[in-house]
Amino acid sequence: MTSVKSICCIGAGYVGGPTMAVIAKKCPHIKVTVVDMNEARIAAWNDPDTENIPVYEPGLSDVVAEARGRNLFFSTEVDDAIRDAEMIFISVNTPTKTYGSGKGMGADLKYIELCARQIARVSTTDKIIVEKSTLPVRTAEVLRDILQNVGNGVKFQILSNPEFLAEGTAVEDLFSPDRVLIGGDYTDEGLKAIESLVEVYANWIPRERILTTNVWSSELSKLVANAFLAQRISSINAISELCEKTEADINEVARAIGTDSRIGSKFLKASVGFGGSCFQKDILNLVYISRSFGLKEVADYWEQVIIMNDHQKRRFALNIVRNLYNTVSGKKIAFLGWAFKKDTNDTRESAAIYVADLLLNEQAVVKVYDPKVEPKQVYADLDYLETRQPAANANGVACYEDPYEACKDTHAIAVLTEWDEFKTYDWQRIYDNMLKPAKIFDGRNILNAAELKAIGFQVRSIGVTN
Ligand SMILES: NC(=O)c1ccc[n+]([C@@H]2O[C@H](COP(=O)([O-])OP(=O)(O)OC[C@H]3O[C@@H](n4cnc5c(N)ncnc54)[C@H](O)[C@@H]3O)[C@@H](O)[C@H]2O)c1
Ligand SMILES: O=c1ccn([C@@H]2O[C@H](COP(=O)(O)OP(=O)(O)O[C@H]3O[C@H](CO)[C@@H](O)[C@H](O)[C@H]3O)[C@@H](O)[C@H]2O)c(=O)[nH]1
Repeated sequence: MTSVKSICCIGAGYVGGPTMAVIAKKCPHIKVTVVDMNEARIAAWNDPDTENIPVYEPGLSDVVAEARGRNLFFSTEVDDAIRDAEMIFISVNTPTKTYGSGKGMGADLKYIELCARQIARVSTTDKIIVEKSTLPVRTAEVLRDILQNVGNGVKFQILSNPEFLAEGTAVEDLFSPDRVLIGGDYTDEGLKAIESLVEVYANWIPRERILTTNVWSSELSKLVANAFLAQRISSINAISELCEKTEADINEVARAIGTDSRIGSKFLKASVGFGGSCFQKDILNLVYISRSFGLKEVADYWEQVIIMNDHQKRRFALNIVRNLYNTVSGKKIAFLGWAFKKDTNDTRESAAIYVADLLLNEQAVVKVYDPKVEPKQVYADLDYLETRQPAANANGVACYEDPYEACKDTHAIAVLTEWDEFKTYDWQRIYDNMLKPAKIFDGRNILNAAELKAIGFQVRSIGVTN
């Protein structure tokens, strides 16, 4: 078997970009071409100043600077890149369907299908196709059906290689993953394809951390991993509400249970609710698949994780309204953070969007500061909900480059993202410039409540009785 020398990745997004940049860095002998139909995105990946690449991830611009132009290329010439590659990763978006059957639940596979048809149409040599996108279990069957029936007689092997990186730590996660998962057919050809991909990763990842399975286990494991992670957050958030009634402290409870090695301490941070492009979408997908097989109890069990998360976001927003004497009409509320977690500029499904939406319904004025999110993204996120006219969102929300300006003259501050810099602010200065009583709703439990109270703030944390 010959080693792979040229890789193409379709989709230059949050996964395709960083993943391929790291493969290119770690495998200088492999030519890696990342293609996308979005010209602006490709232009940004090719920006001479790597600080301007379209995905903000700590350490990523250095990786791109090292490999780009050497063996890493970004291009809109999708056909050429497909034709030249021996191995093609499909890393396009697989959002929740917004129309037709499965609306609001199932995965929309139209971008995946388009990729398969394009690959089948232009390929003139045998290729290994790697599912990098998160897909419903048995999608490889769909790909195979299209590739075998539309193609020019060339042979395709299909692998599933889901990505487990988390945003904000993408580079770290790609350099040193807990595991890499590769699923393929247990035929001679399938096993050869699996080994080709194992060989790519083995350039920097110990072989014992590269797991191989059948293709269906691999596809399903990705959905299950996200469901388990999100389930922990919904579980701790459910208990946070009980803590608020009982004088138990959720931080103490999390520490107490997390020291049990069978439970473990990670992903037990109570919050305003999880966001991000993956958890909700992938659980809905799992629920939809289970339901489509008639597994009602299984579907209902996992759906509860989403129901609890929606409740947590709403509960946080309503708590602000209640504490501001049941009316926030015309009141200014500062949002510290808009991204769905720290160290990323990604806002997809961020809790901030839903909290803002509810407060805008109550006619509050929302003043947003986020160190990495552009104002136009904030408005786009709210407009996407179609709750009100864009002009009303523009009227109700103001974005600031300076956190002190965002907090000035407000009735309350809500912490929506756990950016480290929020902990380092001059909180006395912020207090002095606010309306009194000055209130803080810490949706991430990152601020020192005792210090803030000593300054004079009224502080509401998640899962703590006030
Ligand atoms: N974001 C994450 O942290 C993360 C982590 C693990 C897995 N995933 C999964 O990876 C996949 C990609 O996620 P993402 O966050 O990178 O999405 P994204 O929206 O950031 O990027 C997808 C890109 O694919 C491009 N694209 C779509 N169809 C195309 C086509 N036919 N030809 C060329 N380009 C095309 C789009 O223009 C877009 O730039 C999804 O299935 C997601 O569930 C995401
Ligand atoms: O204890 C916790 C941990 C996380 N969160 C929130 O949960 C969301 C998701 O966080 P995280 O999982 O760290 O980021 P993602 O980038 O969404 O990564 C998840 O989704 C990816 C896409 O599928 C997977 O690849 C990753 O393994 C999986 O962690 C964010 O809003 C976090 O603030 C909490 O509220 N409490």
